[in-house]
Amino acid sequence: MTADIWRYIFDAVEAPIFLHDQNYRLLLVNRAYCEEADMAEADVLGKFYWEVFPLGTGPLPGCKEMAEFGHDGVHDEFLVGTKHFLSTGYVVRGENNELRYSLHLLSDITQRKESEAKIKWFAFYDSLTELPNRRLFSDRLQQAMSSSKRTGYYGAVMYLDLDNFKPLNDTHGHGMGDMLLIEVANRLKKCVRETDTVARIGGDEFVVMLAALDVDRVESEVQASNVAEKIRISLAEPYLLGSTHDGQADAIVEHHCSASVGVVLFFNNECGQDEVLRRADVAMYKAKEAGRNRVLFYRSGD
Ligand SMILES: Nc1nc2c(ncn2[C@@H]2O[C@H](COP(=O)(O)OP(=O)(O)OP(=O)(O)O)[C@@H](O)[C@H]2O)c(=O)[nH]1
Repeated sequence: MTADIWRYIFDAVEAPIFLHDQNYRLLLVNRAYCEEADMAEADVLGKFYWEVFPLGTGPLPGCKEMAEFGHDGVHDEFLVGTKHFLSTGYVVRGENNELRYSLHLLSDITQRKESEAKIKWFAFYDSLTELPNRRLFSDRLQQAMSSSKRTGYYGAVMYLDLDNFKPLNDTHGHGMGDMLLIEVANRLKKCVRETDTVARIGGDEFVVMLAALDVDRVESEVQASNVAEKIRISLAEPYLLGSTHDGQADAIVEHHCSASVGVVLFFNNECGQDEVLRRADVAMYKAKEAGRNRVLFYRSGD
C-alpha cells in the first residue's frame, strides 16, 4: 500500500491520533487530532504534545512511564474543558527493538463519565428533592460519630415526619405532594449550616444531622433544640403550591402543614448509628402522639 493510502486511512479514523518522539515532540497527527486541537497540522508539528492537546505542563504520567520503561497500552484519563478523554499509548520500536516513538489514540469518554457520575449521584441522592438519601446520610453520620470520638463534641440527629401529608396527595394529586416535599427540603437546608446534613430517607420523612455542637451536653442540647424549633416553625409556615402547564399558571393552592420532630444527641460513638436513628425515630413518634407539630428529645427509658 502506498503512503497516500496509509495517510488516507490515518485521517479517516475518528479518534484523534498523535505520534511523538522520545522528547515528546509531535511528529505525526491525524485530521481528528487537528480538529480537536483546533489547529492546522503545520502549526502543530514539532511542538511538545501537551502544548497542543491535551493542554498541560508536561507529559501525562502514563506517557512518561511508557517512554521510560517501554510499556505498551498505557492509559491516561484527562479533562480538556468539559470533555473527558482516554489516551491509550503504544510504544513504537526501531529495528533493534529500541524505543523510538510513542503513538497515542484518544477516545472521547465524556458520555461514559457523565453516565458514571449520574449513576453515582442516584446511588447517594434523592432524585425528587436532590437531598442526600439514607445511604449517604449513614456515611455522614458514621463520619460524624467517629469525629465526635476524637474531638469530644456532641452531635445531634433529628428525625422529621410531616403531619397529615397524605391528604394533600389525596386531594390535589401526587404532583402537588411532590412540590411540597421539594419546598420542605429547601426550607430545611435554609435552617442549617452548610456543614450539617439534611437527607430524605422516606416518603415524607427527613433527617437532619448537626455534626459538632459543643463539648458540653447541656449546651449541645440547647443548640440542637434551637435549630429543631427553627425547623418546626419554618415548616409550619404556609406553602403556596402550583405549577405551570404550557406557560399557563395553574391554580395556586395554599397548604398548611407541620412536622413532628424527634431529636437525639450522639457522643463518642457510644452507640451504633442504627441505634441513634432508632432513638430519633422513637422521639418523633412520641411527638406525633403528643399532638404533632412539636419537637421532643429522646430520653433514656423511652
Ligand atoms: N407526593 C408524594 N407522596 C409520597 C412520596 N413518597 C411517599 N408519599 C406519600 O406520603 C404519604 C406518607 O404517609 P404518612 O406519613 O403515613 O401520612 P401522613 O398523612 O403524613 O400521616 P402522619 O404522619 O401520621 O401525620 C403516603 O400517602 C405516601 O403515598 C413521594 O415521593 N411523593
